[in-house]
Amino acid sequence: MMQQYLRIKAEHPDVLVLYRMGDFYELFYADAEKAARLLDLTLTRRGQSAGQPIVMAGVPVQALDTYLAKLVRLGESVAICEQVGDPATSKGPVERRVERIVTPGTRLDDGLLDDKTDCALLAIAPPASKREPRLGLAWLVLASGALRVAECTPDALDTWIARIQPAEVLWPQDQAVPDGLQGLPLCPRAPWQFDPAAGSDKLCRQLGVQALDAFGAQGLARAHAAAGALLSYAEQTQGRLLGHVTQLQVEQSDDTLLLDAAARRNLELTQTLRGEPAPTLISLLDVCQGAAGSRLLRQWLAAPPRAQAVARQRHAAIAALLRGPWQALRDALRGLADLERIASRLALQQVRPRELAAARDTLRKLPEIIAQAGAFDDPLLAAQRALLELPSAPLDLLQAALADPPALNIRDGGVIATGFDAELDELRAIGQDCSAFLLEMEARERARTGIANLRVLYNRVHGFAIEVTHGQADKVPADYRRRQTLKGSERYITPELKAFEDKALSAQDRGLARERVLYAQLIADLQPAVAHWQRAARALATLDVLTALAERAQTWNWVCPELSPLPGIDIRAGRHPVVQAQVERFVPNDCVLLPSSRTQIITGPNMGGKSTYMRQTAIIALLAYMGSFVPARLARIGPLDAIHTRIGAADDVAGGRSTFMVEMTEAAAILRGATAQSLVLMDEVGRGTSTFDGLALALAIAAHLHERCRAYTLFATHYFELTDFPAHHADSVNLHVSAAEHGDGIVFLHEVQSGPASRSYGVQVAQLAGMPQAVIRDARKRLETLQQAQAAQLSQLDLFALAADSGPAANGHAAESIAPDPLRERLADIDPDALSPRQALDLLYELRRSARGELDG
Ligand SMILES: Nc1ncnc2c1ncn2[C@@H]1O[C@H](COP(=O)(O)OP(=O)(O)OP(=O)(O)O)[C@@H](O)[C@H]1O
Repeated sequence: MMQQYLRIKAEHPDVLVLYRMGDFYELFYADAEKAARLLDLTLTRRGQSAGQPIVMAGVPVQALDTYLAKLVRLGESVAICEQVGDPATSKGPVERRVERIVTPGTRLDDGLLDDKTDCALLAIAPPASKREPRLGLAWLVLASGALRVAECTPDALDTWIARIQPAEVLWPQDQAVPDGLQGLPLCPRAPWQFDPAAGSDKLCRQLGVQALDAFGAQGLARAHAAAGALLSYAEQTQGRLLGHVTQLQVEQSDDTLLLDAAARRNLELTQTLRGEPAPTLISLLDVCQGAAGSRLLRQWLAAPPRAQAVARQRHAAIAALLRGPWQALRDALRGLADLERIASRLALQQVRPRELAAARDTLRKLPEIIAQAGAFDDPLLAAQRALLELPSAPLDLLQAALADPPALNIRDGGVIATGFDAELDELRAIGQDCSAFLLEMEARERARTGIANLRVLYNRVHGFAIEVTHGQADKVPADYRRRQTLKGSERYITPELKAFEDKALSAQDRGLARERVLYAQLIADLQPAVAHWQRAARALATLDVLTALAERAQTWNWVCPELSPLPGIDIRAGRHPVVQAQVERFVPNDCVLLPSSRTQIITGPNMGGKSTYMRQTAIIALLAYMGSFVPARLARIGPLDAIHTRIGAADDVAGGRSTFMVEMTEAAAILRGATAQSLVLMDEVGRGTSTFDGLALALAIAAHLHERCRAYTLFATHYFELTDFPAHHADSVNLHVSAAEHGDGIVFLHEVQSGPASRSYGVQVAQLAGMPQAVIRDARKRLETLQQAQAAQLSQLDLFALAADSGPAANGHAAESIAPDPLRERLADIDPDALSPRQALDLLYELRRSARGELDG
């Protein structure tokens, strides 16, 4: 047996091997030690192999799912080795085989998967050469069969990873791991697995096509390389072909609104900054009735299409729903099975009886959903309705074949319905005759023996027996043979009862075997339904998401946004949906970003609402592009290619980067990527370093975004000096969040108004935060001194003269020296002896005007 084990283990050196032995899965040697540590199992030593005691640990068969879930959550992969031979007929150890390998990215069991998020397996093929630095990506959600490929530059890898959020990443083992993959569950694979030609062949075979043109995937050699490695690995883990993977989607980075990792984090789309699941945008949006709807909603939010037509169709569908009886449709969608995952498990022959029963019940409800969806006149809704029209054969088969409800597990029987198979019915009838026989025999034996309390009974472990209390034991006839002695009674068997037992037990065994055959046949017969169920599942999820968005729109009074071909963002009375749900009274604000007012410098006190205003603008744009209604009175949004954010400060100590380094890295990435169609949120850039460095950087960054990227930029800052920006840069404006002083304190009004803030209120906010009075008093005094000193300093340092010089640099010409200062030149030209007192006074006025930047006259 150990030889058999070692042979199997040699084939799976990198995963934990669970080796089936009777009612346990055993682990040996290093696997046992690791599992004992991770799962808190007891290690035992038994026998010897090669002169050494065998270290082992085991988990009971019934508890497999719980232990698997734990291991996979810890990032481990597990090979499950089953007994496939018949112990009764085997010579030597029973034949065993690894039936499947459970890995973080190829989980399929219900208990191992989160029902509301997709679990993706990603393979990455590194660039083939330095001259052509393109990476190939291929990823698969095994539980839905969705297969996608893309190619990208190494720079863009982080953004793709943030979007795909893979549960496991395949990477060639001979290549250095890029920064972006650190911290992900990596599975190193042999380099030859990433062969482009073999990958392309494999894809063609998987999709049943001669060439990949049909999917627009021709010529993507790096993606083919990744797909080859991905499919081989997924097949290997399942121990079979992936019959449900029949479609391929090629993704381009410019297909969707780009949301980098920082933007996803900062906008708190699916996780708060503290890493909690609520309150977030998704926790507010997700009122879907089913898990498949929740997953689709997350997909829509993760990758809003840049093409406005897609979102417009969804807007139209939500509008149509809201004009009709959408609640009835929503009610009809409640309590449906997760048809998408059931279809995948059906294709991979891992479907359980209860899942098929759930699918059957859901299929039965489709006519009602089709009828409800028919109440709306809308192309997108009509398309979903059409996808729900399924051939009736699979449902008929399920209704005939499956018991209602079926037993949990096929090995216990009770899964196939009575009347479906004559042979099974006959075998079962013998079992059912049992109780009648037992009663009849009991009466007969009581009469024969005169023992009034004699019982004939059946017990799963010990089989059939005649039970007689000790007091009556002397009355039992000679043909009774003792089988078992209990505390108060004796149990006997007779030749007649033994003969019956043999017949009944063999009928039971044969019945169970027959059920297994019938169930396997049922799964085979249902295979043609996989594709239909996948389509219907998608349609149900789409209806679920659309009705959930309709519900949100109605509950929160959202409006249909207008996606426009004209540039700009015009939001009236916009709200931040998540903050609004938290506060008593939310103050709506407008936001107008046009090419002629594309940079907003936003000032105002801490806690005044700057971040909220900026985030709500991004969230409204994002909601509009994913196809939802938006929290505003009116919203018109032009073409957008990306949302970038640089908000807040987070240390990345683990990654070896300081707060300021993180800030500058993110800002640099934004400056490289932002275009005239990007929305950029910059919150307090530069605050992580000394005042002058920070101010200078903030200014230079704002100028670059404005002049060079020409992006729509919301730039919140506590540097008042930046409020001079609009005076030196056309098409930019000052805004401030309002606050009112109230005695020594401050009241936040949260209104965004034009013009710069008049002053900052840091000390007042600190007071609100409960800072000791003595510190507040001290801070006030120090503030005064600092302000006086700074005024003196700044009068010598004309920042905007420098900023203005960066203008030509921004247009591509490096400004190498500081340009001549007109004021200095004018001063140098003056001949004081030639001036009359009156001329000197006029000149002084003129110089002051010039210093203030006012126009002459
Ligand atoms: N428009 C609004 N209506 C009502 N409450 C608001 C509004 N905007 C913000 N708030 C409240 O004020 C709090 C602080 O807002 P926010 O974080 O946007 O301030 P901030 O100006 O960015 O502050 P800081 O400069 O300290 O980062 C929010 O958590 C919210 O409770």
